[in-house]
Amino acid sequence: MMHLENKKVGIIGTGKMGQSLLRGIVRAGKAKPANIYASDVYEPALQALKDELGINVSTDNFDTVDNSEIIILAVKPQILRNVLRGFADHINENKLIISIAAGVPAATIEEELHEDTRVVRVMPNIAATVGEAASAVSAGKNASAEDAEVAMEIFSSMGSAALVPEHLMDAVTGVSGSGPAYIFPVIEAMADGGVLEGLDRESALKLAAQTVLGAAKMVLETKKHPAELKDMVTSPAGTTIHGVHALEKNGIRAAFTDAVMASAKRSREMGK
Ligand SMILES: NC(=O)C1=CN([C@@H]2O[C@H](COP(=O)(O)OP(=O)(O)OC[C@H]3O[C@@H](n4cnc5c(N)ncnc54)[C@H](O)[C@@H]3O)[C@@H](O)[C@H]2O)C=CC1
Ligand SMILES: O=C(O)[C@@H]1CCC=N1
Repeated sequence: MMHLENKKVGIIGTGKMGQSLLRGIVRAGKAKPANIYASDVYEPALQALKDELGINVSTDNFDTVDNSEIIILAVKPQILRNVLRGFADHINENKLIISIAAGVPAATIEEELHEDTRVVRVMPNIAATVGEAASAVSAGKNASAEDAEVAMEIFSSMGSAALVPEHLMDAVTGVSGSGPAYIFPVIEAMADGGVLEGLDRESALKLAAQTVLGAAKMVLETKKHPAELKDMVTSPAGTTIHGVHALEKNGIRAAFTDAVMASAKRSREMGK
């Protein structure tokens, strides 16, 4: 697992995810800051990143492309084709492209570059910022097993990563790519309930967030079915079953399943 040592890594687009990935890579020591290149059209953010991480920055994407062996595309899906225009002459078989753009098939990127470009798609999530992303990786038609491993190495350094076939990327986007945004309002709303019942906001938020973290950890570590874990909390005629009943009356399961389906549907639309 040392595929990345001394490799030059570039990131195009240093917005929310680009920055999250840069911090993740530097923090995990996956690449030396001197070997990391980042570019964006927005200069102030670049300078701040250079000061914070000691990486190379530029407003010219070609600096990133020409200097890097691994190039991570972290711009919005809607502008990806435009950004790639003009790249083809700068890409050769020694370069690996990793795209995190939602919905955009590897084939679209190959089309814009060369048919034989090595492309790996990854769907991470914003929790890469704190080293707890859930990422899925799928290899494009020209990517080798080692290319997929490189992506696995990068993304498992900032959370968990799993290989999936590309046709499941929309489903992954629905569950974990978009997922943090389903849970933030849940935490806020639980805290609201606490405030309503008399807790101060700070304590209520802390209790709610730690509760979500703890529940997630129990699912991952005990490997018990979530229903069994729920049953461990619900005493007969106790407090919890009253809370669970209120959630079920409000359609919590359908609400979350619908959210995953709506996001996956949008991901499919964006890929067209
Ligand atoms: N935000 C999230 O939670 C997640 C986002 N993604 C994907 O990551 C990608 C980036 O999303 P965000 O970081 O949220 O967006 P963002 O809008 O925060 O960042 C995009 C960045 O691209 C820059 N940019 C625009 N035109 C450019 C150009 N021609 N050359 C270089 N940089 C340019 C913008 O200035 C901006 O800093 C998207 O494709 C999205 O689908 C994937 C997983 C999670
Ligand atoms: O909302 C979006 O399109 C991106 C992709 C996954 C999370 N954010």
